[in-house]
Parts: sequence; C-alpha cells; structure tokens
Amino acid sequence: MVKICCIGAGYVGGPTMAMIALKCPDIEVVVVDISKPRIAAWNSDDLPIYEPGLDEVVKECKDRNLYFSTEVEKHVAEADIVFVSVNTPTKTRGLGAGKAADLTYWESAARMIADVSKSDKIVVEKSTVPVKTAEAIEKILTHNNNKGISFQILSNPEFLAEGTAMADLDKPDRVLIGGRETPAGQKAVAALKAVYAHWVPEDRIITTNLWSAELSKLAANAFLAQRISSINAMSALCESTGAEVNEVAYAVGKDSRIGPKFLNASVGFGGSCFQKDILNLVYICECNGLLEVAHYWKQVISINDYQKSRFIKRVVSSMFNTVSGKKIAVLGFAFKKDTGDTRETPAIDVCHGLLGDKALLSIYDPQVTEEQIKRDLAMNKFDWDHPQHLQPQSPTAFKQVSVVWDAYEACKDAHGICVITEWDEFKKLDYQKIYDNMQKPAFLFDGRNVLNVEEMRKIGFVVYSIGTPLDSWVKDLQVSI
Ligand SMILES: NC(=O)c1ccc[n+]([C@@H]2O[C@H](COP(=O)([O-])OP(=O)(O)OC[C@H]3O[C@@H](n4cnc5c(N)ncnc54)[C@H](O)[C@@H]3O)[C@@H](O)[C@H]2O)c1
Ligand SMILES: O=c1ccn([C@@H]2O[C@H](COP(=O)(O)OP(=O)(O)O[C@H]3O[C@H](CO)[C@@H](O)[C@H](O)[C@H]3O)[C@@H](O)[C@H]2O)c(=O)[nH]1
Repeated sequence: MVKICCIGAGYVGGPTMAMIALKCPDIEVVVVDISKPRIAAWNSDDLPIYEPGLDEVVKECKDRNLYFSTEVEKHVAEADIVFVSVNTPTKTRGLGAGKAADLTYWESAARMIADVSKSDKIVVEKSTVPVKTAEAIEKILTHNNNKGISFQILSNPEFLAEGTAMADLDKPDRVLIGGRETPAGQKAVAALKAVYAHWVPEDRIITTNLWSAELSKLAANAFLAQRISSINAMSALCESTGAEVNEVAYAVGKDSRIGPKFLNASVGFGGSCFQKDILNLVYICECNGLLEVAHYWKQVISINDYQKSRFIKRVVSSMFNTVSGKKIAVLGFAFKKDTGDTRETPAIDVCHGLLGDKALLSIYDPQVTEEQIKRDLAMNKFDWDHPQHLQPQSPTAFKQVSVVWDAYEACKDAHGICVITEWDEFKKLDYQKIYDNMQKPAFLFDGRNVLNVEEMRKIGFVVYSIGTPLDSWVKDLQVSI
C-alpha cells in the first residue's frame, strides 16, 4: 500500500488529503502537524476549519485510510510520498521584509525529512512558494543526507478556493505537476499522476518542468486578483459617471475572450493568498532586475488598498464627516462567504479605519468567533500567517468593539450598517425591521453589492453600494475619494 504523509493540517493539507483518501481507498494518508490543538480538532467532531462538504468526507475516511497525528517524524519516515503544506508567510524582517516569502517553516520541514528518512521519497511542494524553491529544498535534502537515499522534488501547487474547496478538489480545472526532466524526476511525476488519476481525467493533469509549475501558481493568483482590481478600478469610475458596475461587468464578461467570472466589484479582495503571492511575485521580479514588471503587479495591490480606503472614506464622509461615538454595525467579517477564515479580510481594514475615527462597532459574522475577531483586530500585519501557537494568543479588549451573534442585534440603534461579507443570509434579512430600529438618518454601505439598492432606498436608507450611481445624499456630501 502506498503511504502518503502530509506535513501541515491547515486549509490546504486537511481538505486535499481528505479528498485523496476518499478517492484512493488503496492509499494510506496521514496528515501531521506540530499544532496539537489543530490535530485534536481534526480528530474530534468539531473540525478546525469550516468548509462545506468537508465533515462528510472526513467522517467517511477517518480511521479507514485517513489519519491525523502529531507524530510528525514517525509518519514522514514511513511515507513514500511526503506533501509539504506548511505556512509560507510574508517576511516581516530582514531582506525582502514586507514582500518576500518566509521559508522558515518549509526549511525546517525539509531538514526534518532529511533527518528522519530511511527510504527513498518523493517530496511534493504543496505550499505556494517562490520560483526556484525546489532547488533550495533539493540542496537541503541532498546535503543533509549521507544515507544514499534518493529524494525527488515535485511542485504540485494547489488551486482550491476556500468555501468551495471540496468541489474544487473533486472536479479541478487542472492538476499541475512539475518535476525534473531526468528519468528519476519523470518517474516521480508519473507516481504522483497515478494518485490523481484515481479521479481526475488525464487531460486535466498537466505536467511541466519544476519552475513552470512554481511560477504558474503565482501567475494564476496574480491574474485572478488583477481582474478584481480591474473591476474595482472601474467601480470608482462608475460612481463618478453614473454608470453601473454590475452592468459594465456583465457587458464586458459577455465577451467570450474575457468571460464572466471574477468580475464582482467589492470592498476589496482578501484571503491568505492573493496579496501574499503578488508581493512575492513582485519581489522575485525585483530580484531579477525586472522593475517595470514588478511595478505593474504592485498596482494590483495598490488598487485593492485604494478600494478599501475609498469605502471607509465614503462611510465617514456620508455620515457628516464623523463617526465618533456612533454605533456602526459590521455585517460579515470573513474574507468571503462560506468560510470562517479571516486572513487578510477587508473587514480588518474597514474596522481599523472606523475605529480610527472613534466609531463604536457591533460586528456579526455567522462563522467567526468573538475571540478570532478581537485577535485579528489586535494583530500586526502578516502575524496571522504563522502557525497558531506562534500567534498572539489573548485577544485584546477593545472598548469600542462588541461582537454579537445576530444581525438584528448588531444593527439595533446603529447609525449605519457596513456589509463586508456576501453571506447569503444578509440578502434575506428583514431590512424594514432593521431600519425601524436604527437611528435616523439610517445609512447602509454595501461593500459587496448584495442588496437591492432601490428597495433599500424605498425603505428609507441612505445607500452607498460599490460602483452604483450615488445617492443624492452621498453625492452632496462628497469629499475627495
Ligand atoms: N488557504 C488556501 O486556500 C490555499 C490555497 C492554495 C495554496 N495555499 C498555500 O498552501 C500553504 C498552506 O496554506 P494553509 O492555508 O493550509 O495554511 P495553514 O496555516 O492553514 O496551515 C499550515 C499548517 O502547517 C503547520 N506547520 C507549520 N510548520 C510545520 C512543521 N515544520 N511541521 C508540521 N507542521 C507545520 C501549521 O501548524 C499549520 O497548521 C501556503 O503556502 C499557502 O499559500 C493556500
Ligand atoms: O469577483 C470577485 C471574486 C472574488 N473576490 C474576492 O477575492 C477574494 C479571494 O476570493 P477567492 O479567490 O474566491 O478565494 P481564495 O480562497 O482566496 O482563493 C484564491 O486563492 C487560493 C490560494 O492560493 C487559490 O488556490 C485559488 O485558486 C484562488 O481563487 C475574496 O475576498 C473574494 O471576496 C472579489 O472581490 N470579487
């Protein structure tokens, strides 16, 4: 029986290995992690991450051919294929701080693999890494190894999106495997291909050289984020001209060369990957002397930052240029719907902006706990992307912030509402009831364009919705955005 071990039981390691275990009953899959609470959660009925469909798959496979363990070295030593899916945060200090990927966790995993291995292994980069990381990993594995063991490094980047991870893994657009162009490298590629071939059609499994696979992952995220920044840039122009961003996106997306996906204007993209991976891409370009290329991709992040600060300015300027002492309801804190993940969520920036102007925030998200929200608001930039036990543990008490478990409670007596995550339940709320219980004038700022602006205006709200013609109130009080 082929044995797979995955180092890192996070958002990628957990769901990916659960899917492999489901589709390959002939393979034993063990997911290991240095975080004891995380492994304990995987072994309980309350999984550490929320992902539609994940519970069912884990329930079916756990203790059949899927195991979660903290015995990292033992399971790595026994495995034929070792996936490495550990954190690759943005460096916060030293060379490349604020841009380059911090490969500390990857390096320590590679050193440990070299130390404990007694048999040949295929080592698979599942984490998103800078181009040429495989070369560094190869050096660590071969220089730390005088036991005659052969290590083959493959790059197999993951393209799942949170909230749809299980569907993405079940029917991936493509699986990408990069390997060395040597006979041993190609044999390793074939072995990994055989795992995916249990359920992925052969024409969807792409094989390339190592560097193409590593770069394709960064490129794919940069292209996706670029589309969002493009439509968000248009949303600003729509507000100035009276055009409607959804209509523009629809008309543009109807061109089959452009396509309709990823053209939803928003308060800004969030999540653990886009910003981090683009910063990483920018750094690699700079290191290769490609300053114009670096500058080009940096703009995708600049527009995203602009979009978030534009939203905050709209809120404050509409409410007579001050939110000091005013209750503002924040609906949604996760970086997108159907996940409890808050990494790089635009909600953090919006809350910081409003807190800076002394607002009183009442936050509701159906999947994010009070502890998580308070920890996020207290955390330094990029701290979130380190293993849990290295993050600040105790949430800071914020006098200005309360977290509630009901949208109506969050909005009661509020002066304004900010919709930051597009949770389906926010579309179905009784907005008349919400309006009746708010201070007047009652403001509604829709950062996701999920509400019907005309209906909301009919109820009496002063409405701002990204990229839609401005309410005369907002227009009249407009300051420079
Ligand atoms: N989250 C996503 O949607 C997504 C999608 C594609 C790719 N990625 C990439 O995958 C990688 C992992 O992302 P994630 O979201 O799963 O992160 P995560 O923080 O959820 O999980 C990483 C896990 O690795 C563990 N870990 C770190 N060092 C370890 C070590 N030396 N030994 C054992 N365990 C160790 C941590 O404790 C943590 O549980 C990153 O490179 C990320 O960029 C993420
Ligand atoms: O039209 C859109 C689409 C998305 N978003 C926002 O963009 C962010 C990222 O969304 P999404 O890409 O759906 O989620 P992620 O889980 O971050 O997935 C991205 O990042 C992963 C990690 O690298 C990749 O594997 C995925 O392919 C890639 O989609 C979220 O804040 C979304 O709300 C928009 O604002 N408008």
